Amino acid sequence: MSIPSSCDETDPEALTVEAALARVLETVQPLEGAQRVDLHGALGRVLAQPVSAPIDVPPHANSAMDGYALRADELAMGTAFRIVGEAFAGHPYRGDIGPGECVRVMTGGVMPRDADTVVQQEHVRVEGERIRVEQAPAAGANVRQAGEDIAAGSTVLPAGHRVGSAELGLLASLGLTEVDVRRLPRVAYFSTGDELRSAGEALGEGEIYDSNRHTLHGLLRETGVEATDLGRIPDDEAATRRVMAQAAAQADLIVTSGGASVGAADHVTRVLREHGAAQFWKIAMKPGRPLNFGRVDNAWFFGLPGNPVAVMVTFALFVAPALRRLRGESYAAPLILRATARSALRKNPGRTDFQRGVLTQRPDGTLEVETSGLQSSHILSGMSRANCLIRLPRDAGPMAAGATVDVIPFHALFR
Ligand SMILES: Nc1nc2c(c(=O)[nH]1)N[C@H]1C(S)=C(S)[C@@H](COP(=O)(O)OP(=O)(O)OC[C@H]3O[C@@H](n4cnc5c(N)ncnc54)[C@H](O)[C@@H]3O)O[C@H]1N2
Ligand code: MOO
Repeated sequence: MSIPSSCDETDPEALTVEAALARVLETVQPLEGAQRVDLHGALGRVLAQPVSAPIDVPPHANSAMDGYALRADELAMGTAFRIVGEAFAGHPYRGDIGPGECVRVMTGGVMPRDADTVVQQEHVRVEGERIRVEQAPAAGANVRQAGEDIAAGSTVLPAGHRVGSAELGLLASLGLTEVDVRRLPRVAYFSTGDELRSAGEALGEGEIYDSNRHTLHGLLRETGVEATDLGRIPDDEAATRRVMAQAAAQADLIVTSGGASVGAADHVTRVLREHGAAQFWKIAMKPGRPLNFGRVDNAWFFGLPGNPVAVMVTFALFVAPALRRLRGESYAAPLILRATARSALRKNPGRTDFQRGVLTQRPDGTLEVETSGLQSSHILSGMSRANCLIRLPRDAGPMAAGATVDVIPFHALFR
């Protein structure tokens, strides 16, 4: 049954997305514990301490061009210089440079001590042992100063910074072989539902394959945590209680899918109530209205709704920021772009919509977006066609073609 576009879904008890995220971020605190890892082991990890530079980078003034090093105060159009030596990268010239003299220098070669400027070789004429400058550069040109990239003693990377490829190179350029990083969060996850079977098994009547556990595997892997798959459990209170206790004993954070709402078979909600520390939230968003959040013993808990798209959206909006907080990373709101809707967008007031979109760039550089097809929260194929979420404001109704809308590229969300 389709909902008429005039339908208002406003629920005065529902939390806004912003309020729910704020609650998550103010409750979840970074995990204690750091470890020293070698450089490559630091990839994807979060620095536990600021890194300060033990040396200047570059460590010495050097040439940015293949050419001739000389003194700028001697430079004028047509001036001739005698070549008195060579400085190759890794092989400095150790002599002096007298008046009217220059040194042949290669890119990366150390600047001879008396020189302050490099004339690139295309701008001179070589006449045997001498050069004649045909095009004079500005004083100091083509020289990379010592410490110009990083000054010795300065803070290069703050604590809480996540190490990527640029950081690996940066740390190596300082000669560092090890860094202190935060402990990885341990995450345990499981699916719930009597209807679930695993890929490879035959489907009985009314059964479906468990896709959420595999989506969660991918999401957790991409987020960079230590993840343990506890399988799928039936809609059974005793089984839910047993696996929940097992998860709490081994994880810093538990993620479940399904059984999040108020149905007769929603045992997750019931087991959580016994533990007392998790709350059931209705969030004014679509997809992903029901969410359980809180503690199970010493672990954080996110009970995501069962619908596959709701799993991905609530993971991106709430679980991923919580994991970043746990691993000590500073929170940065995802990049939000503005794009023109190619066609009209269905929307009812009352919930913030996160529709699945395909974002493209027109030849003039402006952005346009259209939905990736059906928008129900079980349409996982649409998630795979999409490259962004289209965020439509809670109180908005239908959007006309040509409207400007917020879009959040996936690469800003799933990381
Ligand atoms: N009376 C109401 N009914 C529902 C409401 C509501 O507010 N009142 N909310 C709807 C919304 S929104 C969602 S989302 C779902 C959430 O319900 P649950 O979290 O209890 O999820 P389930 O009922 O267990 O499953 C929902 C749906 O997803 C399928 N599913 C579950 N697990 C998996 C899995 N691992 N892999 C693939 N698919 C899975 C399941 O078969 C159901 O079709 O409730 C609405 N109802
Ligand atoms: O909002 Mo539910 O979360 O329809 O998928």
